[in-house]
Amino acid sequence: DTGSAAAIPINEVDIAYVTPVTIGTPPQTLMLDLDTGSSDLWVFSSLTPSNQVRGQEIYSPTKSSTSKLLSGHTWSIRYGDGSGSRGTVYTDNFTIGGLEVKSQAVQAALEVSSSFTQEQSLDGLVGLGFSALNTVRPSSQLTFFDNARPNLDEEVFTADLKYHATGSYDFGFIDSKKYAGNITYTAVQQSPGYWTHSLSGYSVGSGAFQASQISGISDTGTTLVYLPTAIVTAYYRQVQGAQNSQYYGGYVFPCSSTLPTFTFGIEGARFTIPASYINYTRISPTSTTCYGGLQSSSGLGINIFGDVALKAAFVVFSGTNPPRIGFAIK
Ligand SMILES: CC(C)(C)S(=O)(=O)N[C@@H](Cc1ccccc1)C(=O)N[C@@H](Cc1c[nH]c[nH+]1)C(=O)N[C@@H](CC1CCCCC1)C(O)(O)C(F)(F)C(=O)NCCN1CCOCC1
Repeated sequence: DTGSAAAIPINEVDIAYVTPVTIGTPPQTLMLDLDTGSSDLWVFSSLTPSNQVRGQEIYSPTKSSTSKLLSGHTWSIRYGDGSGSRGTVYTDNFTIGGLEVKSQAVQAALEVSSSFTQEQSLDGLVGLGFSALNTVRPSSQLTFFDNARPNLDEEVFTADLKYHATGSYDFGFIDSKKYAGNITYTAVQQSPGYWTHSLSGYSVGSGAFQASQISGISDTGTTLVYLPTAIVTAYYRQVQGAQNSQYYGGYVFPCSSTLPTFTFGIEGARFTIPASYINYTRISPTSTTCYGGLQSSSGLGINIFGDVALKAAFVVFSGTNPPRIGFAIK
C-alpha cells in the first residue's frame, strides 16, 4: 500500500502544517499535525469540554460504527513548548491520503491546554516518532506508521514541507519527482524515540564549511531550528543589528537586515536554508523587528532540526532495520 496527503501551512509564517485525515465509519475528516517529534495520535473529540474547543473539528466515536473503547486506557502528554493534553483511547479506522489502518489507537482528548484551544486550525496530532514514546497506559500504542508498515510497499514515509506553500507527506514510497539528485542517508539513533541523527557540519553564508558532528532530532512538529549557541552566535554575527533578546526569548534583528543563508551537512551532502526562511516573522504585525528562524538550543537540552530546516530538503524517514533518515535537494 501507499498513501499521499497534503501538508498545509496553518498560517502565513508556516508555524505548523496540517494534513487531512479521516477517522471512523462514516469517515470524519480532521486536520492533524504530523509530528515526528512525538508518538501520540490524539484528537479534539466529543469528549473535550466545549469551553476548550474553539473552532476545531472533533472526532465523535459514538457516531462511528467501527469505533471501540480501549477500556481502562488513558494518556497524558506534555510538549516542549509547555502545551499538553490528556484523555482516553478508542480504536477506529484511520486513513491518511488513501492509506488505511484499521483499529488505529485514536487518543480522544478529555482536556487540552489553552494554546491548543487557541489554535483553531489544528484538530490534533499524528505522532510519527518511534512508538516507545507513546504515552498510553497501561499498554502503549503503536503509531500510524508502525501499524501501516507491514502493508507498505516500502517501509518509509517522506516529508516535502514547503515555504509558504502546501507540500506533502507520502507513505510507502519515494516519489522521484519530488527531489533532484541523490538521497543521502545517515544513521538514526532511535532511543529514546526521536528521529535522532547527526549533521556533519555547517556553514554561514559563503563562509567555509565547519566540519563537526551535531546530534539532534528531525522534528516536523517544531517550527524553527535550534542549534548550539556557538553556531547561532556565529550566524547572527553576520547580521546587522541582531541581538539575543531576553525579552523576546531569542535572536531578533531589524526586518530590513540582510541575512546570510545557513548550510547544514548530511554526511558528504550540503543543504542550504535560504535567508528568507530564517527571517521568520515580525515580532508583531506593525513591528520593524524580526524574530529568527535559527535559535539557540541551550535551553532545550537537545538540538532540533525543525520545519525551517526540513522545508529546505526532501526528507525520507526510513523505518528499515536499522532506521535511517535521508535528505535530498528539491
Ligand atoms: C511560534 C514558535 C515560537 C515558533 S513555537 O515554538 O511556539 N512553535 C511551536 C509549534 C506550534 C505550532 C502551532 C501553534 C503553536 C505552536 C513549536 O515549535 N513547539 C515545539 C517547540 C519546542 C520543542 N522543544 C522546545 N520547544 C514543540 O513543542 N513541538 C512538539 C509538537 C508541537 C506541540 C504544540 C502543538 C504543535 C506541535 C514536538 O512534539 O515536536 C516536540 F518534539 F517538541 C515535543 O515536545 N515532543 C514531546 C516529546 N515527549 C517526550 C516524552 O514522551 C512524550 C513525548
